[in-house]
Amino acid sequence: MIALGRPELVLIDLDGTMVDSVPDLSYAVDRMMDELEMPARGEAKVRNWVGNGIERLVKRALTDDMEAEPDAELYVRALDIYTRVYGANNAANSRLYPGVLEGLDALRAMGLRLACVTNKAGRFTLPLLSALGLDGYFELVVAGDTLPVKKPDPAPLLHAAEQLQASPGLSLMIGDSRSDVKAARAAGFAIVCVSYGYNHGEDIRLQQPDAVIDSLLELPPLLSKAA
Ligand SMILES: O=C(O)COP(=O)(O)O
Ligand SMILES: [Mg+2]
Repeated sequence: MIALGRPELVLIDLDGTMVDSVPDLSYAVDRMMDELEMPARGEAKVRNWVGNGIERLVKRALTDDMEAEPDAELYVRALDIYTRVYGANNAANSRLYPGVLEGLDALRAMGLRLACVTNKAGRFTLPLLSALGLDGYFELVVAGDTLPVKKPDPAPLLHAAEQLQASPGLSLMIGDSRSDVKAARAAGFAIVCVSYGYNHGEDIRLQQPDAVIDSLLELPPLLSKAA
């Protein structure tokens, strides 16, 4: 594994990196499908659909397809139901992955600056961070609707770097999906991925991040060695 050196800023993704949120996401998807009198999709499919924000998740559920566009009226009804159900249940069964709190504590003890960059909409992100005890760790949260574009666009990462006055070329993104890798590469960040998250059913190693870790606890040694 390569040594990355000490970054000026560490950005951390939420779903699939810090939090296993699929139980609550798939509950909301299936309640939505039930209200629309459409078939349930189940956790396994939802796991492969997460990562591009709620709008795309709802479209994938309605069409049972990664890229297809549903009927416009049906989509508006569905998004409304999804927002209501997920808003009321978004921390019910979501859990931190092993090593997340300890890893964040270790990064904080190293004096590293941390921010969260997620494609999850802000109205769900902030309550989830606080329900899981994560809200005190981050200087900044860039949610999926903070800017007009989401990852894999580099803008959310560049926005965080600018807000926190860090150089992208000396900053690190930690994520679980190809959107995180693409955004980091386009922004000039280093990228470390967790092996356990959601990457649309594909091994994240195929995206060739700078390193792949099995727990956030593997980060401190990786970042304390000389670059
Ligand atoms: O797609 C989402 O809603 C969230 O995804 P992310 O936290 O992995 O960016
Ligand atoms: Mg993710």
